[in-house]
Order: sequence, then C-alpha cells, then structure tokens
Amino acid sequence: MASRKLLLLAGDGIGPEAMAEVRKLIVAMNEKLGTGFETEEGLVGGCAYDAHGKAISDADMAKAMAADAVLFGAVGGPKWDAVPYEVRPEAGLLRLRKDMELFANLRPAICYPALAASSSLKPEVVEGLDILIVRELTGGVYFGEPKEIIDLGNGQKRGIDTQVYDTFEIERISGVAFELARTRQNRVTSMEKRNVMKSGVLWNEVVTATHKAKYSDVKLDHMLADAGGMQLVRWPKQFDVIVTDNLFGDMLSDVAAMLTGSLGMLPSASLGAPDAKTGKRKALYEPVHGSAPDIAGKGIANPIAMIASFAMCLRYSFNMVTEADRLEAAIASVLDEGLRTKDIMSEGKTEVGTTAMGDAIVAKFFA
Ligand SMILES: NC(=O)c1ccc[n+]([C@@H]2O[C@H](COP(=O)([O-])OP(=O)(O)OC[C@H]3O[C@@H](n4cnc5c(N)ncnc54)[C@H](O)[C@@H]3O)[C@@H](O)[C@H]2O)c1
Ligand SMILES: CC(C)[C@H](C(=O)O)[C@@H](O)C(=O)O
Ligand SMILES: [Mg+2]
Repeated sequence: MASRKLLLLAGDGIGPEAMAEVRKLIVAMNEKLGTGFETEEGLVGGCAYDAHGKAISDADMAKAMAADAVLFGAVGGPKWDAVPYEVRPEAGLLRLRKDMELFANLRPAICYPALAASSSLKPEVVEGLDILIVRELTGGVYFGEPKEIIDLGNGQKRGIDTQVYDTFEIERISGVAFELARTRQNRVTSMEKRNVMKSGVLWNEVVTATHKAKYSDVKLDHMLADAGGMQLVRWPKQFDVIVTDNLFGDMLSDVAAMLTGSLGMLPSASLGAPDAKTGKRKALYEPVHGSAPDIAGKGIANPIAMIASFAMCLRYSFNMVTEADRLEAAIASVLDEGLRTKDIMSEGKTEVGTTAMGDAIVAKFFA
C-alpha cells in the first residue's frame, strides 16, 4: 500500500475538539478497513507558542514537510492577543502555507438540503448551492514586502502592507480553477479590483490570457470583488467556480460559509503543485473556521467542517474517492435524520454536542 502518513495539528480553542472526531474516524478506518494511516501529532498556534515560544517549531515544520498530508484544526485566541506579531498563533498557519508552497486553497460551499433553513438567507436562495472558491494562498497582501509599521517621527506612524502578484502565480491558480471547473459546471468567475489596484489589472489580464491559451472551452466571467460579495449574497447559485486572490478569498469564503448555515460547515484543502517525478502534491486540510474562543471547551463545536476537510484529504491526497463520497454521504444523512450542533440548530431538530455528532457520522460511515 502507498504511504499514508498524516500529521495532525489540532491547534487551539475548538481545534482539538474537532480534531478528536477525525482522529476517532481514522482509528476506526484503520481497524475496520485496514487503511494503514500512520498518524503523528504536533503543535501549532498558541499551544506551540506556550511550549516553545514559536507558532510552529522547526521540528513540527519538518514533520509537515515529510507527511503525505497535514490535518489542521484551528489557531488563535484572546490568550495570545499580546504576543509579538511575528510569533502570534496565526503565523504558524501562514508559515505552513508558505513553506509547503500550498498556493491553491479550495473552499467548497455546499448547502446540504437539510440545512437550507439554517442559512441567514431565504431557503430558495441557498437550496442546492454548490460553489467552489479557489483562493490564491501564498501571495498577495498576506506575504508582500514591505510589511511593517514605521515611525514617521512627527507623532504619526504608518502601517504598510504590500499587495504583490507575479504572472506565474496568477497563471497557476487560474489553471487550477479552470481544471476544476471542467469537472463541475465548466464556469469560472474571476474576482479582483482592477478599478483601483494594479495587481487587479494584472490578475484580470493573466486570467484572460490563460483562459484563451488553454481553457477556452470553459466559460469565463470577470467581476469586481466587491460586487462579487454582493452577488454571493443576492443569488449565490449563479456561481460555479470563483477564483480570487488571498485576501478577497479569505473574506468571500467567510461570506460563502454563512450561506451554508454556519462557519462550522465549511472545509478546505490547501494544495501545492504536483511533484514533477512522483505526481504527489503537498497538502493541508483545514476547516475555514477559527478557534471559536466563545464556544471553546464547551463541547458544542460543530465538527463537520473538520470531518469534511478529512473527506477532501481522502479525495485529493489519497485518491480514496469511494471513502470520501461515503463520508460526505454520512454527513448528509446524519443531518437528514435531524441531528444538529447548536450553530445549525432549528426547531424540531435534535441538538447534540461535538462528540455525539462525530459518533453519529462515524457510525453512519460504517453502516
Ligand atoms: N484557520 C484558522 O486557524 C483560523 C481561521 C479563522 C480565524 N482564526 C483565528 O481564530 C480566532 C477567533 O476568530 P473569529 O472569532 O473571528 O472566527 P471563528 O471562526 O473562530 O468564529 C466566528 C464565529 O463562528 C462560530 N464558529 C466557528 N466555528 C464554529 C464551529 N465549528 N462550530 C460552531 N460555531 C463555530 C464561533 O463560535 C464564532 O461565533 C482568532 O484568533 C483568529 O485569528 C483562525
Ligand atoms: C487565521 C488566518 C491567518 C486565516 C487567513 O486569514 O487566511 C483564516 O482567516 C483563514 O481563512 O484561513
Ligand atoms: Mg478566514
């Protein structure tokens, strides 16, 4: 059997609570299906800072580089509000993305039929929603230099972040979006702000050229990112694949999350380029949500985004398509039967905690 080495980085807040449900599933899959997953654990975020003063240690970084896939929970929280910017919990996640060159972040927003009433939008607006946000993850304003606060010496300071994109970065992320669109409804909407940003002008040019050169069979539209946000809320089903930069992708995916009922529902996959020799790509799978300090430790977090991220891992890192389909079907079926964590609770349904939701999904997966 091919190697199946997983590094589990549970992180802070509800990260460990959600990760426990995936760990349970992995143990059961190994026992019952002989899947042979080898798991290692590591620290990232605030817990890593507490242990060794860094948001991720070099040793855990090396484990991530060596793993076939990394499963990531969530990082951050008020406990670390005052730590220096360079070692804040979120820096651990950003280092993983940058050092592993995970440039393609896939954030599907699917509204499970049972949850159409849980969205803040009208059921008919979200029912059957199935869109995919492809977010560029290693460039843009997240990583551009200079990035600093300078003292102007007149009682004023200046905060600087720099948005930078090179042609190759836009080409490769739009290539991912076009390829994925071909497996879906064959439509891509590219979002930028070419009306105010030079990087937006280049983004638009390069996406257009990539489309013309290699993907003219796919339908391509361009939208200004602010209008895109509005359209996502007005009529989200008009979209199939959205491709956008790091910052717009961050914001638009939180918007998309709420269309599905809760941030606790949205999984993601962060992928690198396939290795020229082996075809294998570095990968990290994480829920879109954060450490949710307001509910951490209460046993009420929704583990579905984390479990669905593992389903993406089965699909994209191990080509275990049957198991991925079965896991996604198990989630849908448990929701159909009326089980709900607090964040997606509605009248007449059965409210359960994190562990009971995880147990029900695992049981359904093996049923
Ligand atoms: N990938 C990550 O690790 C990641 C992502 C986003 C935010 N963060 C960090 O998390 C911390 C908190 O950020 P925030 O409050 O803005 O965002 P958040 O995603 O942690 O929480 C936003 C809201 O959604 C709810 N929520 C989120 N996930 C949920 C789940 N699985 N089940 C039920 N409810 C859920 C929370 O209770 C909260 O009310 C910050 O330090 C932030 O930097 C980390
Ligand atoms: C925690 C933070 C660094 C991260 C981001 O901004 O990318 C998060 O919001 C996300 O969406 O993954
Ligand atoms: Mg975000």
